[in-house]
Amino acid sequence: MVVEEYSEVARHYRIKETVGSGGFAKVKRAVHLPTGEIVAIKIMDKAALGSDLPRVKTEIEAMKNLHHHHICRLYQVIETSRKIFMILEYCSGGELFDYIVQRDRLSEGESRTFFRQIVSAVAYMHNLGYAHRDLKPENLLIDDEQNLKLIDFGLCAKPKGGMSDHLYTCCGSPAYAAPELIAGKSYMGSEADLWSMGVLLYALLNGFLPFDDDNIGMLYRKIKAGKYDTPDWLSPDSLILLKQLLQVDPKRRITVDKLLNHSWITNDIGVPVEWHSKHQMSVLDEDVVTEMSVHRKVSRETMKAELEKWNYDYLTAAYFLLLKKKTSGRPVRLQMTL
Ligand SMILES: COc1cc(O)cc(Nc2ccc(C(=O)Nc3ccccc3)c(OCCC[NH3+])c2)c1
Repeated sequence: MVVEEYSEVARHYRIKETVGSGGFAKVKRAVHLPTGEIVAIKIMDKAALGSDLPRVKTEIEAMKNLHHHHICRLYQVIETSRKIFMILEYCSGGELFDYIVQRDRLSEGESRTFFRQIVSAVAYMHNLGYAHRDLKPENLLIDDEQNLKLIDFGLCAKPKGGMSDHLYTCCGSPAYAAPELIAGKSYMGSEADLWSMGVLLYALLNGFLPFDDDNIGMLYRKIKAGKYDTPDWLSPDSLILLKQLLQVDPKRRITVDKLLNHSWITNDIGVPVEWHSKHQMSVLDEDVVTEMSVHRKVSRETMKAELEKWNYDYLTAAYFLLLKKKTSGRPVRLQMTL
């Protein structure tokens, strides 16, 4: 539903400083007043979006189906005459990109911990028929429990005919883009994601990119050649995995299902990556329903029926944020009128 300027947002949120701004969006930290929880609000100007508006709608629809502990959660969408607000999970640790830069490079063990979380999120997406298509350290944020959260699904695609359908739009960031994508050929989103994961793993282990050049033409040539330096700190197992991910021929490239129990992935940990979501949406949390129905002075059945519509309105936001309070061990309490 479309409401007037900022009214709906100001009613439930206290907007604070900007934590990021890109193309046609600005992301600000905010407080969800009824629960006191911190959120991130992505603010987009519909006029500035222009022909990109459908991409935002695609992302919002995708986010409503993607519920995973390593994917940043969408809590609420508010549309006014001029703006779209996406109320999102706040990731206090900032970007994985900055985390790597601050440490030069990560140890194999720490790279493995993070990479397993990325594999979990991507396997979940691919098994639901989605491809992200813009995987890079800037789109992986760290939360207050050192967990990675995948963000920015503006380019994610769910081809009509499922994952076998070929995609054409050339998108994402050049340094992470697969050879077939920059060659302008039709490509599989899932295969392109696996290439980007190879670039990501290389960046984790080395602190710099496998293919880099200030000249875009040179960069494209390096990507298509698929040749990269192998510093002497890389273990033989790391080299094997990088080779399987950074395969120029997408048909020879490893798939995410093969990654789940890959020897480098299970090294020192012993168990394969669990990709199923820890969030389950089918059963509503009883404590949260109780707090909300008492607070709203309606029966539990009425509150459950309202919540099960998953309108991504103020009720959905209150539900998710109360649930987050509960899982973080804080009291499941609403502080003010919803
Ligand atoms: C589904 O998740 C999405 C979708 C989307 O389109 C955009 C975002 N963007 C976000 C979400 C959260 C943050 C955030 O919490 N940032 C942050 C917090 C504390 C310190 C530093 C950063 C966000 O940050 C924007 C800058 C990251 N490049 C973007 C999530």
